[in-house]
Amino acid sequence: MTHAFVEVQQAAKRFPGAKGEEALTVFDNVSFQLDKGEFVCIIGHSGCGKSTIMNALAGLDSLSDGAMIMDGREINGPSLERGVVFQNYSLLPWLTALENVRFGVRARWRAWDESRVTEHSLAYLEMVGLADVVDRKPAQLSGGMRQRVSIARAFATKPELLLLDEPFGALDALTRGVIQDELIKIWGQDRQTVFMITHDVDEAILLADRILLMTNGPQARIAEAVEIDLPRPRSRAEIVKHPHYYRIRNYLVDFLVNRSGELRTADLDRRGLHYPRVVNPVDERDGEPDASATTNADAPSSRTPASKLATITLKETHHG
Ligand SMILES: Nc1ncnc2c1ncn2[C@@H]1O[C@H](COP(=O)(O)OP(=O)(O)OP(=O)(O)O)[C@@H](O)[C@H]1O
Repeated sequence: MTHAFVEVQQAAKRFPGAKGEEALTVFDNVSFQLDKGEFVCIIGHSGCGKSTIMNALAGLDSLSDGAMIMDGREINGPSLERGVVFQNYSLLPWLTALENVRFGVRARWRAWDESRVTEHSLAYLEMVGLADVVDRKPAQLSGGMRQRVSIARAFATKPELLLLDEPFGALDALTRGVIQDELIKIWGQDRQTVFMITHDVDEAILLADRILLMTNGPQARIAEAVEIDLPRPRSRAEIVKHPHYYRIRNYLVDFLVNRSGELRTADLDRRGLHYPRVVNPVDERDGEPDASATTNADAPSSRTPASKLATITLKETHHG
């Protein structure tokens, strides 16, 4: 059996309760996969545990149960193979934009001489439109520029997995749009595997191959994996004209508004894992899932194009 690039298996996170209070199970039985080169977004209401999942993938936090495996090895600490971009930029304030990127690149390729490190770093700063300000320190850059430096630094080190935690959350809509375009360009070139948290459904549709929908916490689960098969390359201006765009968008909004409080998903698969139900909103009728859709098509190495799912019987369970 072949395995996905990243496998999250029955992950759970519990925090001990404060004095006299019960422990908090943020999420449990969360299983999903990321294929190599895939761009996956995760959406869910505040507090359902998205950042906790991401921190565990980054190796910055541990799980209470379950496992996260990347390329056959269990994740149990930070690694240069996993790059993280947070909402708050996390640049080193005493270094210039170029030095911030160089810092990561030098750590990644220790054998490279200084000029190669600089050349490589500059290329990525150029890709995010910062060629003219590479000698400025973070305090001399706007919020949007700082976030671009963070993105350039993360992509420049070419990690196997990029983890983006609401990277555009603090930016105004215009800047956000410009950086989204830059992200598409840079990802189109390198095709790294990306896992991104966002609250913005339009952003998720623009960027993702799949969108994971998380139910509300506590005891949150990933209920559905929504396939976004809009053609690439995508642009913000063109994508909204695609006939499927609003089908997908309405489906996502409906989940967030009406369905995220319940778990409408599948039984455990034959290995006892709870994988999200694979959905292609374009195949759904009148907002209701196509009853012929699959339950566990997200299970290891068995993700099946929605068009081929018609023969697999859906066995749904409803959780309160
Ligand atoms: N160290 C901690 N101790 C106790 N509870 C915690 C701790 N860290 C996070 N939590 C709780 O875990 C839950 C999930 O937090 P998390 O930040 O992962 O959610 P999120 O989905 O990323 O939210 P948001 O969208 O608002 O960023 C929240 O209820 C939060 O209060």
